[in-house]
Amino acid sequence: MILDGRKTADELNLVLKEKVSLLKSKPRLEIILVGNDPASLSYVKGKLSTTEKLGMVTNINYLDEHVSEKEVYDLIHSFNHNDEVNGILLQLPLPKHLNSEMLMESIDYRKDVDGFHTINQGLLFQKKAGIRPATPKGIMMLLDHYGIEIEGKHAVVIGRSQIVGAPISKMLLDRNATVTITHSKTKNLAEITKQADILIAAIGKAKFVTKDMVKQGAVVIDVGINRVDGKLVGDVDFNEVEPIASYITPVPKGVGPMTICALGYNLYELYLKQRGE
Ligand SMILES: Nc1nc(=O)c2c([nH]1)NC[C@@H]1CN(c3ccc(C(=O)N[C@@H](CCC(=O)O)C(=O)O)cc3)C=[N+]21
Repeated sequence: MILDGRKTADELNLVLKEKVSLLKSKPRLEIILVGNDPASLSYVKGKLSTTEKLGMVTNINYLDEHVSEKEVYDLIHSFNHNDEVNGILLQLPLPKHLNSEMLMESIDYRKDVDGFHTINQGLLFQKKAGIRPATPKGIMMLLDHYGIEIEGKHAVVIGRSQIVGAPISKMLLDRNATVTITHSKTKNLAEITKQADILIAAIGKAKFVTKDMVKQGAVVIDVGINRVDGKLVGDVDFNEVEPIASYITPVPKGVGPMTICALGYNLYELYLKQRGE
């Protein structure tokens, strides 16, 4: 069965829209986009149209690819101190001359819609309330929407990035899954992934997961967004794996729309916290 991220996001967005309509003002997100990478542009435009439909405001700050670090820093600083700004998103990746770690850390964690700030990652690590990274949060919302059981299941995560692999592992663990994290140095990868009841593919390599790596009846979540000959391809060989999976996310219309949906929920949460609601 296909886990339809687009349809689920639409439904959850409707719920969010209702909540947003009850607020005194519109939550506002500032996106900082450096350079003109076409993939980043298209993603940011998706975000823009979604938030507008939800009754929230998104401003995109287009910066030249040669912008100085200080200019980006100063812009973030001004948003940190502007009470009308509820969320700040610094679109990654940044050009090499900019220190993305330093710039991400300069975002006030109370406006960190991505949940990438050290404080938010620490709150996740300590199982305390905080903003969760959008992609893992979107995946959890998708699993829950379809009523997929997590407790006691063996979840295998391929990839250990700070953005997806590490936080999704912790979030699954906190829901009482038994979690195995695998990565580029893992030996006998297929032997491990074949044990997964829930398999999360977050490698960044097109069609990396083939059917010999998947157990019959597994739930397969494909986090990959790879562009091959102008087409979007996931980290999972969908045609091969779909027949043996009990549930599987497609690319596009799987995890991508859920990420954007989770960002909307994060912005709403930030707004409430900032207003002391
Ligand atoms: N600070 C930051 N936060 C991010 O959340 C972030 C980022 N930087 N940098 C880039 C990645 C990528 N990302 C996507 C989200 C949704 C889709 C999405 O909705 N994709 C559609 C297809 C869109 C298309 O056709 O291009 C889908 O999968 O159906 C894609 C990519 C968020 N990112």
